[in-house]
Amino acid sequence: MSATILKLGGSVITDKERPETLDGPALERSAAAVASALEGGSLTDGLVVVHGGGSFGHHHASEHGVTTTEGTDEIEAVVDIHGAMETLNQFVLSRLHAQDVPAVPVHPFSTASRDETGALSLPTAQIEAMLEAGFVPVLYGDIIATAGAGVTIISGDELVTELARALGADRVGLCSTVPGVLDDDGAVVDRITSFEDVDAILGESEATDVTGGMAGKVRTLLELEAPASIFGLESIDSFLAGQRVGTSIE
Ligand SMILES: Nc1ncnc2c1ncn2[C@@H]1O[C@H](COP(=O)(O)OP(=O)(O)OP(=O)(O)O)[C@@H](O)[C@H]1O
Ligand SMILES: C=C(C)CCOP(=O)(O)O
Repeated sequence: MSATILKLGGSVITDKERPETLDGPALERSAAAVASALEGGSLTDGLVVVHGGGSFGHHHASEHGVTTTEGTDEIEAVVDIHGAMETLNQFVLSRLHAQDVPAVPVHPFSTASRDETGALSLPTAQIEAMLEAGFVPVLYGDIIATAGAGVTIISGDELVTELARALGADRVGLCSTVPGVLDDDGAVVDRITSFEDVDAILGESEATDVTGGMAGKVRTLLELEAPASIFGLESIDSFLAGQRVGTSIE
């Protein structure tokens, strides 16, 4: 199985400036692209969708001081962060269903965990079975139980990387609000092969973001064997059709 993995950035599908606000048109556009790629037959080995937190997850995580390394054992934090992400996941699923995409949820909080060193354990047998059955599994940035720290955040980007490794994914695409990684002149960088090449131009997200923004994204993707790309919503159809778009990270 060599599925394609698509991350819908939280910045794309939500209004990151306003707490718990969806960007409905952007989400519908994304769902339509997925539906037409499935119908067009360009994803014969299956598709896994992962979505980010946007103004649902990051806002609550930041309020409770929870990050990928700073944990909490307060139930209010768990309910606020996970609850908001489940709500966003429901929106994503319903927009995909409206386009006849056979999307099914996979809740990272119920399946994944970290050990004392922060190492991630993410079972994928159920995801492989879902793909075999023709479903489109939909995961999302979430909280996960972490030995000695209560719960910490797992970003959609970390899920993408782990899934790509475990499933032997063919291609990985991160759809964000920018057409790719931008250089100092605002031009899209075509290809990144080492973090040092782009360290100086990579910043954090402009909105509330507890998982490291663009720099975190590039660092995570560089660890991958599968070719990855970062692109904007205008290129989502081309990416799903197998074309090279935005910035390639190899
Ligand atoms: N050199 C750069 N090129 C492009 N974007 C950059 C750069 N430096 C910083 N950024 C910021 O990174 C943002 C993308 O990261 P962000 O984490 O917000 O994306 P996302 O994955 O869409 O959202 P989320 O993390 O909520 O899922 C851009 O909107 C931009 O503000
Ligand atoms: C903040 C939470 C809960 C999820 C973060 O996922 P990301 O938006 O992919 O970084």
